[in-house]
Amino acid sequence: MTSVIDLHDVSWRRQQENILSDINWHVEKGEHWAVLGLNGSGKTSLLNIVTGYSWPTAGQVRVLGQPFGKIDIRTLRKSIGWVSSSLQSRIKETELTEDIVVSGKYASIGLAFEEPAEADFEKAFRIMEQIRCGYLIGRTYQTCSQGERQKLLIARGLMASPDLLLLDESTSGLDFIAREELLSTIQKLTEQADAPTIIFVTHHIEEVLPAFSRTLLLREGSVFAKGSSETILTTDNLSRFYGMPVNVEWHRNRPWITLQD
Ligand SMILES: Nc1ncnc2c1ncn2[C@@H]1O[C@H](COP(=O)(O)OP(=O)(O)OP(=O)(O)O)[C@@H](O)[C@H]1O
Repeated sequence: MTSVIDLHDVSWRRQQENILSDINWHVEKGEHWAVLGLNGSGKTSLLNIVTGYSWPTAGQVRVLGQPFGKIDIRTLRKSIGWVSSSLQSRIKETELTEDIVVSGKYASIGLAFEEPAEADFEKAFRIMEQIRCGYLIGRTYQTCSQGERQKLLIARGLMASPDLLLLDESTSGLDFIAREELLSTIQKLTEQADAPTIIFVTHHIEEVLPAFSRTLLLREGSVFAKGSSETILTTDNLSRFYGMPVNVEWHRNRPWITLQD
């Protein structure tokens, strides 16, 4: 299986409005993508389609080689890790960090009736070390900073060894240092031999890490551009994308954007 996401002419309509229009998007195993767009451009709606929480009004969806409409989505979801900030509000403040991570195995948020084995905790500890939050073991969620909480959620998302990991605005609310630390953790994750395919949704151009060799630009529910990040994230393209003159400069394999004078 080399095709991870395959959207063919996908549209999603709500209340007489096209939220997503004619989306064609193909993600291959081994690629990591950044998805960029302004508020309301349809990024979360797109992830909802990929995870089967929304059903397209038109078009075909295939994820991890499985054609939607012919397979059990709940089974497929076990192979998809989804990290979004909406999870944060659902975690109990007194939950232990390692319990939050282990709960990813059950797609639950924290532990209640689940009975994880010793090996599950060993796996959770390994992932926490890999995501550079091993020092949080034994602490409660309420004692963790925003950056640490994001790392815990990513570790939780990895617990079921997903083939596809969706990171939705993972850096929101982080200061400059915590953000760079998290981005470096994500870059390192992509360098592991068994790394899942990562889809990284963001508003911020400069967060397109070297690992995100491909970018999808969404505007008003349509694909504005997609392909190699270096080809897509240029001064000309982004000035047209935002409808205002901007400058894009690449430093150390990352794009940086400023407004033109
Ligand atoms: N269930 C729904 N019913 C009607 N409109 C919806 C629904 N879900 C999303 N929308 C609308 O679709 C548009 C795209 O929303 P979406 O949340 O996908 O954008 P986004 O790019 O993720 O935005 P943000 O960056 O602000 O999170 C918005 O105008 C939103 O109001």
